[in-house]
Amino acid sequence: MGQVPPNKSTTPFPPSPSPRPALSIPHARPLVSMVTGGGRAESREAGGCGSGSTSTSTSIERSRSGATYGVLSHTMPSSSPRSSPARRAEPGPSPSPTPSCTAVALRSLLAADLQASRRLGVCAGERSAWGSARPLLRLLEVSGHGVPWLAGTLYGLGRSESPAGREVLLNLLFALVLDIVLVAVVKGLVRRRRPTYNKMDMFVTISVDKYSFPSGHATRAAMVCRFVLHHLVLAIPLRVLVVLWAFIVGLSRVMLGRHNVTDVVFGFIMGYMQYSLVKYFWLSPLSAPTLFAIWNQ
Ligand SMILES: CC(C)=CCC/C(C)=C/COP(=O)(O)O
Repeated sequence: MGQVPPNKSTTPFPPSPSPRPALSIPHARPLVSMVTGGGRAESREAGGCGSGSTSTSTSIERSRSGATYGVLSHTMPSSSPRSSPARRAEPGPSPSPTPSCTAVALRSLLAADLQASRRLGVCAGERSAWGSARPLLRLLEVSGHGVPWLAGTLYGLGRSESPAGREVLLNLLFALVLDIVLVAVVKGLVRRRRPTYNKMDMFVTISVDKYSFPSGHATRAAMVCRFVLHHLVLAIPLRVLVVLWAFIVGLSRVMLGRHNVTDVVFGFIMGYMQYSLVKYFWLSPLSAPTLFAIWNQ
């Protein structure tokens, strides 16, 4: 669908760039190959996971240029070292443990994620299939960005004359700051690179924003959506609009090529849970009297 350059970042959550070549295993015969380069996930496999006479080990391959990531699995010959005295005498690495079904399922999920994300990245560049819609999606990007939300909340706080309004806005401010901190921590820990076809032309970023997991726009959209639905009395059509906005902000992250689908899905879940945290630690004149005293001065 999208006319975007091939997705080179095919390893799920590729580690920080390292010039390490692929792991090589003596006597290994490639049997399983799950290469997700160019957004394609191919899997040719005999046997399953966690059982069988073959022993499958996996290596994460990355070219020196950082251009290609791939997950390669190699299958050791089925003859065990016991059946071959010559081999028994050979010193060498012991067979790697068979990956669990969970690992295989996770790897397949991530391969599907990369493939779907690249297909959905129809606005990743001006010359992409839906490149003309890019400016509109970039407007959506601004609508879910931290800066306008922080600025708007601070402005509202300054103007608000009702104690109830100030309480809600103060908690929204707390929620927005909490979101930025939590997303930065998770991004810094996971360090998943953004898709290589992403153009880094984003509106105001901080250093961890070179990483993509989770999508900060998705966490913010989900959290703000829950916040607004709980604290504003809105007519049904407006409530639907708020939910739609959150969903479209998330979807637009993938369409712009900024994120993979899993970044956004996890972002939605994380943002949803963040609101629960905000609700739990709700700031009120009773729970945080000093804060309110300062603010009301
Ligand atoms: C500079 C401030 C206040 C917030 C950063 C907002 C931002 C750029 C988040 C990244 O979002 P994605 O992870 O969805 O790309």
